[in-house]
Amino acid sequence: MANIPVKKSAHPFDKTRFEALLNRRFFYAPAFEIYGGVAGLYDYGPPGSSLQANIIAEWRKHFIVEDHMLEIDSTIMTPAPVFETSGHVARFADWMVKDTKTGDVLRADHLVKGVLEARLAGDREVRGLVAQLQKEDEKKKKKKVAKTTAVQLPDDAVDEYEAILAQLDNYSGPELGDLCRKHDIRNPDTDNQVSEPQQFNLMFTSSIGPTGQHPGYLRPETAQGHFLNFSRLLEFNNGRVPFASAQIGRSFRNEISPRAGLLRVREFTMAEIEHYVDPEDKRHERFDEVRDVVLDLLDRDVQTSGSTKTRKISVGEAVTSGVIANQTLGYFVARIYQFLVKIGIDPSRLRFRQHMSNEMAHYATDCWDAEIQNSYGWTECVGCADRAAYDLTVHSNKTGHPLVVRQALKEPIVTERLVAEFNKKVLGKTFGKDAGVIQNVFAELDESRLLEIQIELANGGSTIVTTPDGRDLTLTREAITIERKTFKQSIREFTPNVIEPSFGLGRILYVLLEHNFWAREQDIERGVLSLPPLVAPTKVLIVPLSAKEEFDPLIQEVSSKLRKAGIFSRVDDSNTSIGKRYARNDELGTPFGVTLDFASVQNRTMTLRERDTTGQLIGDIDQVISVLIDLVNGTTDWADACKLLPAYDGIQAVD
Ligand SMILES: Nc1ncnc2c1ncn2[C@@H]1O[C@H](COP(=O)(O)OP(=O)(O)OP(=O)(O)O)[C@@H](O)[C@H]1O
Repeated sequence: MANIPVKKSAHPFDKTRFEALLNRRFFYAPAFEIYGGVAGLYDYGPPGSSLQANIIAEWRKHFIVEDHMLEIDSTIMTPAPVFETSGHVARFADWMVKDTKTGDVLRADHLVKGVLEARLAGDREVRGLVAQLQKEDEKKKKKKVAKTTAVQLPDDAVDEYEAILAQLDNYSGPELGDLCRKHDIRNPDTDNQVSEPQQFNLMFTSSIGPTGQHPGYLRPETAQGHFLNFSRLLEFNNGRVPFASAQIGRSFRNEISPRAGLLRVREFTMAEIEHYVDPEDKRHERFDEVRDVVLDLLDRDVQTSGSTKTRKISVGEAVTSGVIANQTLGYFVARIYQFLVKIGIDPSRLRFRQHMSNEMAHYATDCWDAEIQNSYGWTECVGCADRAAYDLTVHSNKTGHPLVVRQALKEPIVTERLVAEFNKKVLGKTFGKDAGVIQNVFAELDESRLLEIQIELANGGSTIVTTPDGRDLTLTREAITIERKTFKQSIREFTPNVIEPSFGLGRILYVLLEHNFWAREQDIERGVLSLPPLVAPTKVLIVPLSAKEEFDPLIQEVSSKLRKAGIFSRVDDSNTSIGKRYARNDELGTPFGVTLDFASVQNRTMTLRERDTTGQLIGDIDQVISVLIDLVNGTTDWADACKLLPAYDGIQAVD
């Protein structure tokens, strides 16, 4: 029956056909292709651009609108001192190795991963073959096994490789070098040995202005633009935290050897949130709304034990048990999950992996990556880190500009403490230039030392202080007195902590396409992209069955009504069969099609087709449009639509 939803994938994922589809329909393609292209640079074509725009539109709604975030658009070109202060100049680097004969450059951790995974895959192949040949005699078995080029590994090597892969991100450069030597890891393209790992900074350098005096960098993330504008943003938010800033924009990283299509590129669009929170109160006021969201978590301890087994746990439980460090971090992890699933990521192939201690930036307190499984393995698509107060503190220290929150206290804090009071006249006359030195020494003294000095002055009339350069100076009661004073503090000043969800849109777009690609049993050559209406580049295809002029007013009417409802449609009045027109649009992920035939002209009826089931319904044009609007907006689904409109099993009369 046409209207019953079909199981999506009748075939295993076919990467060759998938890539051919993306290329043929120009979702994206290598940039500068006619000049030979440059690795890691891609241009998006019409469907890719629309898909990205729709993902961004939903991202804005889901994060910015929903949580009243402050959106900014800061510059890409950044003067060098900013990245010197942030630590990027010293540390934004990956480890690379060189092929000792050809000089080819490879990223060290990717090399180890690729080689060990290939060896494990080979091992599985041989073991599988041996199991299959169980019943055959030994001679035949040996012969068949000898035919494969794959190698079976000793059991302990399998365990060791798996343990290495489970914590690959935890290794330092020298440790990766040790692994290459110990396991004879070579360049797989040439079988040559590789050099010791060296650090390579991923930022593209530039210079600002004609003289070259102002070195700059293309930003590798959008975050610094948020931090440098913090005091303005805080003022915009009436001086209160928590609040978040958000930014969508381009970032640039000179990746060592980008080989995984859109997953590792040198120029990409990021969407980043910096949520500023009181370090003493990281609760989130909307946490209860996400408390019951269940996630697949892969925590630090599990990885360190050499396993990659996730566990299902609610965000509420994860935060209460301390697996996720605080409510705000938990809130964002859950919101990231909801966003990814809403746009069409398969939740069974989505996990959150906690950073291991060496992997995490030294200042971060906790960090979780949303990793999505695809044909390249598990790929980080969103990072979510608690960056503590690091960024605001370093920029504030460097520039002298306070990047702090000043909060009026409800109850002023009253404290008493001993303070040194100087008679400046006597001090100046007696000690000259050392007067300032003495005052600085006293400013550093703690309460117990001040008490000792108070007693000394009361008993003997004098005390001795030692200057930083080791001289002992005698001060009398005429120059100094120590008194207990009361202080009232009505303002609390603090540097907020920052929770940062950071999205790479190209990676999300690519895995989304993979997760939604399949082929129909009867037409394996052509693919279908089951993109949710929310993000599909075109929502409705209008298919007139005849090129006759009498169809024109109806086409105009339907497209104008859809346009007015904010629904993006396209007319396909090409000369091919209706089946081909639908198939072409299945490849583009267009979820619905409406067909105008002669009955439409006579009786104002229109058929409605759903992409995944190929089911068709029929109804009055306005009724179909009304159902369509609900379908596209997600307020109804196809099963409900089937209750509202009768099924159409007829064959349309083609002119
Ligand atoms: N070279 C790249 N190409 C495409 N997207 C990227 C690239 N580097 C980072 N991203 C995206 O930006 C997000 C945030 O960047 P982040 O600095 O956390 O990545 P990363 O840890 O450096 O990634 P990786 O370890 O894969 O290099 C990532 O989750 C990813 O989606």
